[in-house]
Amino acid sequence: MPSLGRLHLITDTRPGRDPLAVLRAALPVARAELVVQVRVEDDATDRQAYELARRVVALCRRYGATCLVNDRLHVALAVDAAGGHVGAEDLPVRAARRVLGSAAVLGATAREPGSAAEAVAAGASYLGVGPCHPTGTKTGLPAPIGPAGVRAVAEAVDVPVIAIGGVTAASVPALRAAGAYGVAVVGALSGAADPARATAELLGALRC
Ligand SMILES: Cc1ncc(COP(=O)(O)OP(=O)(O)O)c(N)n1
Ligand SMILES: Cc1nc(C(=O)O)sc1CCOP(=O)(O)O
Ligand SMILES: [Mg+2]
Repeated sequence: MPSLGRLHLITDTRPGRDPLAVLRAALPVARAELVVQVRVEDDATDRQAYELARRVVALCRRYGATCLVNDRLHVALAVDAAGGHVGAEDLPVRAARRVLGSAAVLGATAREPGSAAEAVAAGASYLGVGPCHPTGTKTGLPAPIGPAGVRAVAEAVDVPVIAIGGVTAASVPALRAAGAYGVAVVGALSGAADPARATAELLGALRC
């Protein structure tokens, strides 16, 4: 399995957003360092998720980037994505691993060391850990865990930890120092005036 990219761009499909335009800006800058996670709103149809995911897979292939699909693993399989990401309300990690197969990239959300270790034992190949900081992108999240929470998880597992939630280029150094392998962002790229430049800034911070 190729090494996991450190910058994870999660698609923003809220009204008024253009996830493919953001991706077209980020890909030439980040290339194989980019992991794109196709995430759609809960009320999106499978057909909508499939149409977005197949476009993302095609774009990622041109640049050696990796495409994962959030939640909907049948869509991941249908578009030949590299894998998927699951959380507490999705298929259990062990079941997700059965669906995707042993070679797939499988991310799992973990917010503390105990569930993190369980997810790895069940087959997760990386962990999404957060929310690190306050975020307006997703509601219903627990309180931010900060770099200290990331450190607690990173010290408990031997798979890459991807920090998520309110991450900006400015917050990357503290998260990396806490043991994060990489970061996942929505707003830092989707909301950027210049997504290509924002990609370069995030990558610059990740490479330090
Ligand atoms: C990298 C990464 N980390 C965490 C999540 C959150 O997944 P989940 O808890 O299943 O919530 P939804 O994204 O499905 O709303 C993620 N998607 N990616
Ligand atoms: C989808 C998601 N999951 C989170 C978690 O902590 O599980 S935080 C989050 C949203 C991340 O968006 P932004 O980069 O704009 O803060
Ligand atoms: Mg989920």
